[in-house]
Amino acid sequence: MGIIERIKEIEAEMARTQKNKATEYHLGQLKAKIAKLRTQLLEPPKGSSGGGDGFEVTKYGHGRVALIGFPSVGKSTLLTMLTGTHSEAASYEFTTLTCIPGVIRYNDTKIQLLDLPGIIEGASEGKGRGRQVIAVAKSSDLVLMVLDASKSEGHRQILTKELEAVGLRLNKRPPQIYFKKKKTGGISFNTTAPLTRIDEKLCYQILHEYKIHNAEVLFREDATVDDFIDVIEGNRKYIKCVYVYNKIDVVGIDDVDRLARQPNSIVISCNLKLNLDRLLARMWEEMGLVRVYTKPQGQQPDFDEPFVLSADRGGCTVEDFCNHVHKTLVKDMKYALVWGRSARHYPQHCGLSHRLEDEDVVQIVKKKEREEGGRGRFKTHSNAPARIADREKKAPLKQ
Ligand SMILES: Nc1nc2c(ncn2[C@@H]2O[C@H](COP(=O)(O)OP(=O)(O)OP(=O)(O)O)[C@@H](O)[C@H]2O)c(=O)[nH]1
Ligand SMILES: [K+]
Ligand SMILES: [Mg+2]
Repeated sequence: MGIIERIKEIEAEMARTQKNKATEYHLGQLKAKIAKLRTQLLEPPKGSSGGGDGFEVTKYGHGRVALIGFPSVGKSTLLTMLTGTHSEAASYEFTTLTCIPGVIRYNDTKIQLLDLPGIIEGASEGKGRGRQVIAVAKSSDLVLMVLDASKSEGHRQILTKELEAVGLRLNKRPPQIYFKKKKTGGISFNTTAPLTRIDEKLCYQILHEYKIHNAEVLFREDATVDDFIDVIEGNRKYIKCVYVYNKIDVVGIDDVDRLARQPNSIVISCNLKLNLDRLLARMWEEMGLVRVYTKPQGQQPDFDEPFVLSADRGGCTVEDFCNHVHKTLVKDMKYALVWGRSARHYPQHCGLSHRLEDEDVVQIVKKKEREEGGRGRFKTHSNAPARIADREKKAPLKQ
């Protein structure tokens, strides 16, 4: 029996099983079994170099956004409108067959937008180009799930399920569970919050399913069985997602209003160029990019080209900024002068751990000795042994 059939069989068993206190442990175990099988499914087939087929696009710019959606919802039309890069659009399904990159220039930053083939139910199991498309989604900083406003609202759930099946978690933060495998010592289980959705016994059973007999587990929140499995699997990717309802030109105003009120959603029409600026603003906001302008001593800040940091990826402290500018800067810095949102007063003297905010201006003040010519000083220093030897001759240091 193949992996997919085994998953289907367990899913059927779960559907047959009534949910109650008595079956809770059994259901938890089945969930762990499915998670393990799905992980197996994600391993690249033996002998394949992985990828290929025009899906490997080099990362470019300050962030990557993937367009994910059913066929013919308008992904390619949207890419063409937002980036100016042409991507073939047509009324038939699966017009796009590979990954087509474009670049959005917004707020002095460059964001890579990726058009992708449409995906369908079963994508996570390899239907169509599902697996490749989802791999690209995983490599992104933000997913724009494009939906056809005139089609079934169930599409959103179907796609979310497909993405979840391969370990993507949309608009969620990682569970607050500490988990560490050990070599010996058995399982140590602790909680700092009351647990209502999982208990110690169920945790042990799930760990048993994974053949883990030595580990440290600490629940810091009222997490679920699924959360715990996610933490054990460890390969989950937490990504933000904006649901983009396109083609609102063909639905009534009541529907538009309802869709616009869904969480994390925005309604647009490519045909009427409706709300596209709002979409860009929303995308920018979700990316959480932090532009930092440098100010050389005694000069105006350089407002032409910001250094672009990200709170989610790589961090946005003064130290992160220094590492962005030059690899030795952290070592040379005495303190930073900061103007802008993150500063309490202008300029604020800050250390390496200070968190910068979008559009801050930073001047790095270096350590005095380096400023006065590190090299010269170093040369003198290297002569020291000879000088000491000289002095020793004239008047011995130790009598
Ligand atoms: N009415 C309406 N039609 C649109 C809109 N945007 C795109 N379309 C049409 O929808 C059809 C599909 O557009 P595509 O851009 O090819 O869709 P896609 O999602 O890239 O499709 P695949 O690559 O096949 O997955 C085309 O006929 C577009 O002209 C819109 O805002 N309103
Ligand atoms: K199409
Ligand atoms: Mg397309």
